Amino acid sequence: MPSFEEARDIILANVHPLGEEMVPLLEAVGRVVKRDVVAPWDLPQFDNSAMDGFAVRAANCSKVPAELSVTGFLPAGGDGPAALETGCAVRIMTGAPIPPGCNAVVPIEETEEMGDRVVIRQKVQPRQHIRHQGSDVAAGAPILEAGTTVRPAEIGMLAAMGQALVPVHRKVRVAILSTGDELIELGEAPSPGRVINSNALSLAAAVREAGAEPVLLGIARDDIESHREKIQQGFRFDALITSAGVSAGDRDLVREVLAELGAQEQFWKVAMKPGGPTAFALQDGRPVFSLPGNPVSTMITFELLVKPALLKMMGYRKVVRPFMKGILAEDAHKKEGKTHFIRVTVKKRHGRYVAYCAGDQHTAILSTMTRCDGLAALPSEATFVPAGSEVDLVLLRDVELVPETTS
Ligand SMILES: Nc1nc2c(c(=O)[nH]1)N[C@H]1C(S)=C(S)[C@@H](COP(=O)(O)OP(=O)(O)OC[C@H]3O[C@@H](n4cnc5c(N)ncnc54)[C@H](O)[C@@H]3O)O[C@H]1N2
Ligand code: MOO
Repeated sequence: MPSFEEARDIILANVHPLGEEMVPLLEAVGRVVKRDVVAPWDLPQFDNSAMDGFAVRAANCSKVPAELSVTGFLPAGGDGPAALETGCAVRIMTGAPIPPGCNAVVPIEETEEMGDRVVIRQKVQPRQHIRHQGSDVAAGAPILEAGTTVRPAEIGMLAAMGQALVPVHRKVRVAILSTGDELIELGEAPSPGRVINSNALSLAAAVREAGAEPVLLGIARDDIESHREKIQQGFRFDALITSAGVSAGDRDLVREVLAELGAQEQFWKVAMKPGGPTAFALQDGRPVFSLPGNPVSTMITFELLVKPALLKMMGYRKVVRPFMKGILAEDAHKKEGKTHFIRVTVKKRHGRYVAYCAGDQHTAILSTMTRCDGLAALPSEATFVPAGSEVDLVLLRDVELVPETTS
């Protein structure tokens, strides 16, 4: 039986980045660039003023103060300006093209206007306050490298370069299949013995949060035919996640049907808790994750085992977030042989994260899951982890939201 880390390694070794799709600029935010993009032109595309002021030829201002006649006005967006005559200046606004013959801009604050003349009271350096063509990016230079995650800054660059479409790794389309005769869908009337198919929705939310696209396949009933039909539907997507029916029960059919349909199982059972009965298979090279049905086990195995795989498939390079370090606030007892991931609330005290048990740790208890801030990993070999021990932590909230305490 693989350890948690070994199971994750097996999964990651068997999934690969998907191909390219071109998406409109705004849809590219958060996605990973598939191939290098080079600048089609210089940026700025033309020499332009960095200040509101006067465009001049520096040599005409060598005498201090210098007095020049103002022969024109150049707003940003103006057409190609006429050349500057010797001894003259042109009133110019920020962003307007520099007229031929000018090599400096004098900010308005450093001048005094007198009718159609301007007095410049300071020395003028050639090139001052001009944003030169190509000084930001030269045509042909890389503006985005393959593997970059697109942020608003990259969107701005692409837009400035006239790029309306961005080559990114395809989103993973993830089929989500629940199994079990007890399940009803949200909206159906609850009755004794029936359980709402909440796993499909928590998984869909987690898939979407990871940046992938969930596709809900509904429920496979506890018979081979229903499993076969739904699982075959699931094979049409980039990845398939099933929940429940993977343990040791008489009606746990998922592995059997997957095998019958030709999926190659890479492992079944992981030395972790929750998540013990998790299975992983490949169907035509596509991953099939069979997660345990207890709702908390489903969510935690998604976070720890499935999410890194989906991120890798979408081109992200760093897909396993390193554990943070925290201090366990209370003693914890466990059986030897499995890494236990316990749900904890987390506070920051004197710069260190302190983890408190968030409540009943049974994997059917949803309220401990909604209350918790993260998971503390208790080592496989341990049977007792005393209060004050340093443990690995996985935060399930933004680290900035962890409250500070002095008590
Ligand atoms: N004899 C054994 N029994 C169990 C073992 C074991 O090793 N030997 N493992 C236990 C552990 S640990 C887990 S986890 C569960 C996982 O079993 P399955 O994956 O086969 O899941 P089910 O038994 O079908 O369901 C478990 C539980 O979860 C509820 N469930 C299932 N699907 C959904 C859903 N879509 N939405 C909400 N809730 C769902 C289901 O009603 C059950 O209560 O097995 C233990 N047993
Ligand atoms: O392995 Mo189960 O997922 O602990 O509840």
